Amino acid sequence: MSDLLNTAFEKIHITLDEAQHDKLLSYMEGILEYNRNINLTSITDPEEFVMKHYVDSAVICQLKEYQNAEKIIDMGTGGGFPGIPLAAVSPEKRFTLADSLKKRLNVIENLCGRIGIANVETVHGRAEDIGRNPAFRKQYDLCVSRAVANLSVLAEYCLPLVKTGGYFIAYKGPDIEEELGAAKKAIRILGGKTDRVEELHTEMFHHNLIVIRKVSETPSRYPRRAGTPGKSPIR
Ligand SMILES: C[S@@+](CC[C@H](N)C(=O)[O-])C[C@H]1O[C@@H](n2cnc3c(N)ncnc32)[C@H](O)[C@@H]1O
Repeated sequence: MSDLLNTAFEKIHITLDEAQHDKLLSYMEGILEYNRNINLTSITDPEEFVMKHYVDSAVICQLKEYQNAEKIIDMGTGGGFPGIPLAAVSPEKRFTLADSLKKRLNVIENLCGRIGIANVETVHGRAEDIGRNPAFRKQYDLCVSRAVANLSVLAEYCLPLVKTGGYFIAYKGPDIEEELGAAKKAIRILGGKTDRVEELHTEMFHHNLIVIRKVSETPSRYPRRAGTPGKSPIR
């Protein structure tokens, strides 16, 4: 198992120290144990888990926008992805993991307490409400999100949380042209500007990271009421 984690992270140029390695191993074991009773992931094979949850989450460590960020929020974290692998490899950064499902956050909190992942706090709520709360709005250098919504909806969830000059990075699959085109207006209205799309290939996945810079304040009417962004995305 030790080789599995080290070898996988080396593929993305990350050398785990012993503490990071043990935390990641314990977290995976914990998630797989909880997963028997609470639906956290469909991936139960450890090798697949390491590639699709850990390596996939940690790919952004190569990006300067990640390296320069101190306060990071993961919107719609589910079982802690991408937030937990990032927090484990970057103990100097502070992470907020947000989700609308409290029982998933309880699992994250229990495991972080047990394992000693100390740079993570969780926030329970819908992105639309969290984004209007002054404790979270405009508070982050970087917002990340994976597998939560299409890009125009996601921009409304995530951009309000980012400071002007900060970034929002969306983890997306291989075909994003159409989604990116449809989200162009939303990104602009919400104060964002697409900086670039980073294509990432490994033998297990082909991903696009959409890097959006926040260039101006999000107008105060966004995010709209809970449910509205999903029902009528900005077009
Ligand atoms: C498919 S899961 C993805 C979880 C994780 N990001 C991953 O990649 O494994 C989507 C998560 O987003 C959360 N979610 C969906 N809509 C949300 C919203 N409006 N506000 C907060 N969380 C939301 C769900 O509760 C769920 O845990």
